[in-house]
Formats: sequence, C-alpha cells, structure tokens
Amino acid sequence: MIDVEGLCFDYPAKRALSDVSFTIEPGTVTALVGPNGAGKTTLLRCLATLELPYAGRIRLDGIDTGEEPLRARRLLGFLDEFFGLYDDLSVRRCLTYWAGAHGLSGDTDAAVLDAATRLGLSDRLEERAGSLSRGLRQRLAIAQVIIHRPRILLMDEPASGLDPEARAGLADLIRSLQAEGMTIVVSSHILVELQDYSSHMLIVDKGRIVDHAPIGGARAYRRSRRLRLVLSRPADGLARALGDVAGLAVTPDGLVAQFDFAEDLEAQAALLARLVGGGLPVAAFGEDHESLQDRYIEKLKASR
Ligand SMILES: Nc1ncnc2c1ncn2[C@@H]1O[C@H](COP(=O)(O)OP(=O)(O)OP(=O)(O)O)[C@@H](O)[C@H]1O
Repeated sequence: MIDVEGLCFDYPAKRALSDVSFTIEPGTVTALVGPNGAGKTTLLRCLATLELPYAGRIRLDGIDTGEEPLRARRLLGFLDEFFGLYDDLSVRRCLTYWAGAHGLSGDTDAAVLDAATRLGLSDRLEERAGSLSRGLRQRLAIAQVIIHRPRILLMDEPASGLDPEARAGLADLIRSLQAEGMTIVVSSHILVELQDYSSHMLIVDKGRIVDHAPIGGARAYRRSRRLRLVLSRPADGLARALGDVAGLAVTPDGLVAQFDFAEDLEAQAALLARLVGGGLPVAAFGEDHESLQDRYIEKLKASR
C-alpha cells in the first residue's frame, strides 16, 4: 500500500532522510518510532505529499506522489504534529467543512455525527473549536482526518494532550479503523501504547531506517497468541508433549519453548494440565509479551 524507494530529504543545512526504503502492507498498523530529530515528522510529511523529496520515490497504492500528488492525496488522512483548527467554527462546522473539503458525498450529517461520536465529541458539536481544551482539540483534529474514511491514515503524535481515557479510546479507534481495512502509520514516543495496537514497527534513527518488522506480540496483528513455557530443568519429550503447535522455537538449553496458540483459555489450561500431568517440570507458562521498548533499545544500540 505504501512503497518508498531511496527517499532523501534535505533541509537547507541538514539532511533529514537518507536513502530510506520500505514497504507497508495494506491493513497494517505501523508504529513509526525513533529518537528526537530522527526524521519521523519529515518522513510523514513526505508521505503526505507536503514535502517534496530531493531524491527517491513514494507510491501510495501504486500512485506516484511526485507525479500525481492530488490523486495520492485522495487516499490520505494526515494528522500533523502541529495542526491548526478553525477556532471560530463550531465542532460541527469544522467537521462539515472537512467532509466537504475531502469531497465526501452522501449523508454528510451522518458522517459528522459518526466521527464526533468515535472521538467522544458528540455532546460538544455546537461548541466553538477555539473554546476546547488541548485534549479536546486533539480529538477534533483526529475526527477531521478520519471523516472521509481515508484508505491510508498518517498520524504524527496523535496521543499528545489526551487524557488516559482518551488514549485508551484512541487505541480502540485505531483498532477499529484497521478492522475496516485502513492502513495506518502512527508516530509516537509512547511505546507501551503503540504495542497495544501496532502490527509493525519502523525504527528511524538519524534519517535512516534501523529496523522494520512485524511485532510478535501485537494483538491487532496476530490472530493466535504466542505462548512461552519455561522448564526448571531440561526434559526429554518437550516437543513431543507440545504436539504439532505452530512456530515452535526451543532455546538451545532446552529450558524455554515458544509457540503460537490459536485456541481459547480453556484449551490453554488443558494443554498446561497435559504438560504437567506428563511429568514436565513446568516453572512458568503464559503469554509471551515481547516488549516493544526492549526491542527498540536493542535495535538502536545495534545500529550505532
Ligand atoms: N524546518 C526545518 N529546518 C531545518 N531543519 C529541520 C527542520 N525541521 C526539522 N529539521 C531537522 O531535521 C531533522 C529531522 O527532524 P524531524 O522533525 O523529522 O524529526 P522527528 O523524528 O519527528 O523528531 P521529534 O521526535 O523530536 O518530533 C532534525 O535534525 C531537525 O532538527
């Protein structure tokens, strides 16, 4: 859905992106992460056709953004890190304006109400945008960029200014937009939250891609859960006892096994009972939560 090849971007005295290439598959949620000044905002602005790269090519669903920026923009919703609102308009009129600006046809009032409801703004439709608090402004800005149901949604720091409940709401929103088939890229420094809904992580450092891979533990991406079994001592027959589970990996010392498990908790409990009943010295058994933070730090260190 998003193909980037050899992208370079320079500010007057600064190279912000160097030979950046990656492909993002449709229907995925990509966490765009990296240290301050890494180039995340610049990359998002290039994808959103707001900056013209000095070299390289971006294709959105096959459309070259350099050749056909207007066509490419029709696919996009983009939440800028520093967005502006029409402060004198009511929430309803802001959303109606954006629906019109995106050429939304059909029942605009229903689309306005739907976007407002998804962002918890349905009781504030008649309030002036200028009178909203920081977090409510952020929610309105998000509602504006999803009102036309873009196929690709790019968001730069969408959680900034949101209260804890609204952050949880944002995670739910992102999951539901993904379920509708949207391809989403989210830049943020809050890795714990990204972990909750991202299917992939794209790490940028000093204008270069450091890592781009699926996130093993992301609920949004995996239909099955990854389980982790720890033994207190190596035991013969571990693999045999686990049967034909998918993606089985056992550490060389034979103490830790990880595998995919698509069934429910009852089945998980039955498996544990079978393992223990079979005489395996099970010291721990549960879901394997790969920490995004650990992986991020590890990849950054390895690249420096
Ligand atoms: N308008 C500009 N003029 C000159 N240099 C700029 C400009 N905007 C960004 N830069 C520089 O380009 C590099 C990449 O900046 P960018 O804003 O893309 O990083 P970022 O990863 O989004 O950072 P942060 O996490 O702090 O938001 C930085 O070194 C920054 O100082």
